[in-house]
Amino acid sequence: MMAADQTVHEVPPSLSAKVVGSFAYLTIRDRLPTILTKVIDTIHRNKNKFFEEYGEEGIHAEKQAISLLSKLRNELQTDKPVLPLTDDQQDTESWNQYLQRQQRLQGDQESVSWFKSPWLYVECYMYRKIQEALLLNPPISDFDVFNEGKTQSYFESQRAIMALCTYLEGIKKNMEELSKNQLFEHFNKFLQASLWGNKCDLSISAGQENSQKTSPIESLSSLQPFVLVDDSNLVWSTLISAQRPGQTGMTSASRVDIVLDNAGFELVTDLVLADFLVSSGLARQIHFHGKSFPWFVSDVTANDFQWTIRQTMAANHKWMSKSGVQWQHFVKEGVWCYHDHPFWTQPHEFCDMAADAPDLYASLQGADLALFKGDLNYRKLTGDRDWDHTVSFNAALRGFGPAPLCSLRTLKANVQVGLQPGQGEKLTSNDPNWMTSGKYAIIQFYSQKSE
Ligand SMILES: O=P(O)(O)OC[C@@]1(O)O[C@H](CO)[C@@H](O)[C@@H]1O
Ligand SMILES: [Mn+2]
Repeated sequence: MMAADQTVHEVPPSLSAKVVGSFAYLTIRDRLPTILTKVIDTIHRNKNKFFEEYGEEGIHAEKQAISLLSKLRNELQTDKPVLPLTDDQQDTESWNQYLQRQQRLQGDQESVSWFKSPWLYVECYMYRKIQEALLLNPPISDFDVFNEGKTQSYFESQRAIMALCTYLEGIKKNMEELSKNQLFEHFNKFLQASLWGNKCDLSISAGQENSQKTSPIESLSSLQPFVLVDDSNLVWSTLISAQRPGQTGMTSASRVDIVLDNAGFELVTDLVLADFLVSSGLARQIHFHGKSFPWFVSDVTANDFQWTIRQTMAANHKWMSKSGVQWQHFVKEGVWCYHDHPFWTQPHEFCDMAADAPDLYASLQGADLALFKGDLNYRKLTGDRDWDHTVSFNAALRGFGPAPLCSLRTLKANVQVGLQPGQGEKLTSNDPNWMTSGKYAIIQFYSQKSE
């Protein structure tokens, strides 16, 4: 266990495209316009569908949405000022207040714009503007522009999903006979399968399919050397210590919250991990946190969550369908609960959550362990700031800690803390793109209780 870092660190600047040639710069210059163009193409390709379903109104909506998104793409590419939202939604005011906050931070001499403002803010803003373009054009407001990519990732990963459900079934069949050590071994495998499931993210690939082709369990040992921080033993001891003898003599297990990332294969790895945690008695309840609208190309919405369970139930594979039926049962019984608080689709750094979303912070405080999946969550946990690699995770969290938490993340952005002295430099000399290639990963834990 790393001693908590008590030094007060100067908070470094936010990553931004101001640094020409940086990953933020290349993302905003190249990848975001590509994603916007694919969104425009997707809407255009569904024009007939909109006509069949909504007649002339559907055609008008398609045209209007495309013109709003083309205008957005032009503003992005020519570094125009970021504009307030006008769609009068539950979160519109919060987004516009955040814009004013950013304007105050930058001062009047510089407008809030794509290449001058924090990468985290403008990237999140783009996805909320895509949502605005649809919300301003009913009847296509609930069209999921990313649905095709998310379902394709699921269908292209069938062999890996079959292998994972078969492995899960094999463990569950003998669960009673497993020793504590064997339980720990299997826990590690499911935790790492969920970790590496994060490689299948469609935003980094700007929508290019990148499904899981190989067996997720067999490849784990070959991936171990690429795990730069491995706190899985701390995650395990947090789960074990949360087990308290209940009134009925049964140990009352923990509540584990999983802040989800991508749909498709990654979501299946999260559901399999959650099934193992409940079936092994390590957890009594799992709370899943998804997004309230389509986000970062492949992130999970309520529709994706329900669709994935239904698809797995209906699979023509014994152990997949058995798993899907069990998952449906967990949801029906309230053992698994799904939430989608608006905060997860806002631009805030997580150190702002207690102030800006106190209800969400309070609900996370009910967890014995909170798992944060993926790269964007890690960027928000650390504020997407240009920290030195040896700054502790605790310091970068800047007081965020509703519960013992663990980031399960493949590196796809150039922010990484909690490394050993010299570890970052060695990685840079061996593999210059180590922070953004998705080849490396972390299992990084922090608990205020261990202070
Ligand atoms: O959160 P995820 O799905 O693991 O990754 C999100 C992501 O693809 O989007 C951003 C780049 O556009 C980066 O944070 C990261 O590469
Ligand atoms: Mn994602």
